[in-house]
Amino acid sequence: MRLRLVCVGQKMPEWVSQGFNEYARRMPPELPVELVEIPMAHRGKNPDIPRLMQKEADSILSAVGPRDHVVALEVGGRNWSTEKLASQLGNWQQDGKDVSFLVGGPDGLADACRARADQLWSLSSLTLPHPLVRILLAEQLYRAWSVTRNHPYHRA
Ligand SMILES: C[S@@+](CC[C@H](N)C(=O)[O-])C[C@H]1O[C@@H](n2cnc3c(N)ncnc32)[C@H](O)[C@@H]1O
Repeated sequence: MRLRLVCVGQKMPEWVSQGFNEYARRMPPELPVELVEIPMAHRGKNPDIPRLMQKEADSILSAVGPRDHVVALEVGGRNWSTEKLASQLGNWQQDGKDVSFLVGGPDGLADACRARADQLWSLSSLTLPHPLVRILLAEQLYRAWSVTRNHPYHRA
């Protein structure tokens, strides 16, 4: 089973790639975290934001497998504790489907992404910058895995 982070934004600064890679490389071989970077639609002068968000959504959704369990990252989604995330991870592993996590760009995710999602997950009630979200996501998935294995990384 794969955990696929489908994130708007390419060519991130080095600290973002380093942060993401630091946690992604800790995952066990049977539970890899993969990053799919979606190009951000160009926002020129007077951008048509809904159209650009839909363009990003088309690319996001084409990166998602037809059988994937889909979790959209949304400020207004459900708040999960580490223990809840660990138990979700156990359920997803039992289902055997790949899980795709969708992270929007500066204007967020289009409705089409929310419509495809099986779950909406909020990391915080703060709006976070999208480059930081992929790092947090990788760390939280590693932490959740460590809980499922009684690995000493997570201390409750
Ligand atoms: C800068 S935010 C977009 C802000 C946009 N105004 C909105 O309302 O979605 C970029 C992306 O990061 C993710 N994100 C930001 N803060 C988040 C949070 N607290 N919880 C979950 N995802 C978050 C979401 O996927 C969002 O689409």
